[in-house]
Amino acid sequence: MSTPQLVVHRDKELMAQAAAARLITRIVDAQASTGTANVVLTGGRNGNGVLAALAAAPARDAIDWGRLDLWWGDERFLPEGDPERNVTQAREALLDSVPLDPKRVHAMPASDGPWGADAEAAAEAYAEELARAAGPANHGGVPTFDVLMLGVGPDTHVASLFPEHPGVRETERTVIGVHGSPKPPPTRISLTLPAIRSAREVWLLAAGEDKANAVAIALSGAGEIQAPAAGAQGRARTLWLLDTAAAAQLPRSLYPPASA
Ligand SMILES: O=C1O[C@H](COP(=O)(O)O)[C@@H](O)[C@H](O)[C@H]1O
Repeated sequence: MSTPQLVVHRDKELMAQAAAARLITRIVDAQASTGTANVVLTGGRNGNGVLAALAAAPARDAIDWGRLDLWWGDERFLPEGDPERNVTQAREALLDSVPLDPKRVHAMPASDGPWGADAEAAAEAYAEELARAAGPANHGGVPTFDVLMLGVGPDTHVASLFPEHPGVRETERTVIGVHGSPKPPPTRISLTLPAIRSAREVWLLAAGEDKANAVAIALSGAGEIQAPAAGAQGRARTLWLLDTAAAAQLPRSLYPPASA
């Protein structure tokens, strides 16, 4: 696993724009070398901010949108089209304005889909979809995620893996149903830490003072059960993309040299 690297931007708008620029480059590079790119999206304010910044970036046209596979790190298990679903918010922020191949937009199931309110069956179906996309070189049952983005919650949760909750202890499955989530809605679907850690690059997004404590805890040696963000690492790179407010409680020893 890779050692976390930190980049601190002036404010959340600049952080979103810089992350969007970085994402464009990463997708274009992956498409140039393998013909396609696999990106895992996150919900939440910062994830949606990056998508909105990407929608507004002229360089977005450098991406071959028809050769991009989009996956989700987690989903709020609600009916299709619910405004609280992560995919609904992503469509509004970006997806409806770019020429994606609908077959490559791998939304997590809704609670009124083929599995009804059975979040476990829905999670299993998503795990199967991931496994079908995995190649022979992918040992973890998921395709190679070029970039997997995660918003960091004020309690250090990532995806729908909450501190001390059963999901954060999962070691076998790639996707799980989450019940009794401390953040509404109570039922969710989430990638697990092993699936997250199979990604080539994991980017953790945190902006705003309400994230400062979570960022400091996760980067100061906390365990992943108490602070799930601490367990989110990419195979090649783990990048924390912050604004100054979210970085405010970091010990000076962790603050990136350029920002000290
Ligand atoms: O509910 C969720 O929250 C987290 C963090 O969201 P934020 O608004 O506090 O940034 C998000 O990463 C996750 O995908 C989402 O389902």
